[in-house]
Amino acid sequence: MQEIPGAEEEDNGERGRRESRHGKRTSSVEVARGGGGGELAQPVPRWARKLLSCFFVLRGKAMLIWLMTPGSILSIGHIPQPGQNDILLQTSEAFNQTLATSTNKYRNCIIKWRHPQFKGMFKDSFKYYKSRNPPPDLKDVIDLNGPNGSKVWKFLNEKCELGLKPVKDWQVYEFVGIPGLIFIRNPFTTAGQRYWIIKCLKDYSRKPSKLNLDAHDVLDNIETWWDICLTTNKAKELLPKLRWATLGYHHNWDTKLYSEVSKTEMPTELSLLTLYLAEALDFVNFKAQAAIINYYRMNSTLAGHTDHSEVNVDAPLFSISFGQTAIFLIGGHKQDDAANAIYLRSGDIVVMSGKSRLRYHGVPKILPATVIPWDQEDSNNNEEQHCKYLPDDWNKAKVYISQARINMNVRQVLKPGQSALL
Ligand SMILES: O=C(O)CCC(=O)C(=O)O
Ligand SMILES: [Fe+2]
Repeated sequence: MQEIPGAEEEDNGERGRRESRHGKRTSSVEVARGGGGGELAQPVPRWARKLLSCFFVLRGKAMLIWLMTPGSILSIGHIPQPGQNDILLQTSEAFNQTLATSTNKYRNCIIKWRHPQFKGMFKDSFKYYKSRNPPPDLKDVIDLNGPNGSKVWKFLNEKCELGLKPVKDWQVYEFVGIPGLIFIRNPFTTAGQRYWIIKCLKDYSRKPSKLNLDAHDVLDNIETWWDICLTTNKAKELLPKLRWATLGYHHNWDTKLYSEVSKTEMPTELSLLTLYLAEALDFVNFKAQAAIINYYRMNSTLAGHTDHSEVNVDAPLFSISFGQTAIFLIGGHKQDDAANAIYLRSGDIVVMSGKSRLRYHGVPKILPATVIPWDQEDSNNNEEQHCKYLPDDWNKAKVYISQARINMNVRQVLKPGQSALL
């Protein structure tokens, strides 16, 4: 008898979890919790205790059988509609595995398994949590900050595919004295850094991008800079030669104008990344329409300039850096204004928005990185990590980035509602 209430308690805890969520069965939790403890303390006839004992022993099995029969918990949501079957299957599998412990698999199923027919159960859960006497067991309240929170919820807005840490972990600053100059300190995961470095080297350096190398006839039409560098002995000569690539509306360095006739598709993932950043920072309706990928060697510099070619200079400009450290110089609206020097390390993002959008800026120096975030143990590197790259690509990119810096500079060109340049 002693053991049974103990076992019962443990069972209650877990079952409480399921039942309160499934509503209808909350009442049985209440009976077990309220009635069970109290009544067992009363002197009861021996035959009644035996009966109770049998009841508790059999209850686990009986419940399993009951659960699998029509009209039970599985058939409350018994509407195996297309797409729901797998969920139901997983759920019954979890039930088969164990009744007493709530596996993550099971918990996930529950979260996903919502059906209108659960309506009636809400009020039972409501009553359960509302109750003052007895107070509800809060163990079952899903707490995102709790140890299992992130196992229960799938972090849909985390955008693991984009290689970013959850927004709640970002450190976002606005430069005192330069309104609109926003700095996000490396919000990327280690895998995210690798993913974007590889994107810049392998994908953004090939057609339809335009490259500084195009004018030098060093590549024929089918050759790509990255492939040649990897497969021939031209690497030493060719690796440092790539200086920039333009995507989307291609920046014309001579006229400093964009044109409808010099425009290709923006890469989806880059558009999504900057849209995500824009939304996180409350910039509405940002559209990535042009990008410059800057490739720096250790001795490269970028002269002071303003980015004013875009018709829309009210939209923010996103400047995302990877690899070795830059000294980024940001001045005023006139070339003669004083400047501030800021370190930009791998993963750091500068957003030039509002009044800072048209300030002079440049990169007078690249310094060896003192922290190497692209090679750190990744705490976010779990099975949820969707931002994938090939290890072989990384082995090569890693060598490049040990002596280089890459900056992805993304802009909106058109005004809101404008569909083309005039
Ligand atoms: O490399 C940087 O940090 C700045 C790049 C830049 O200013 C540009 O591409 O216009
Ligand atoms: Fe710039």
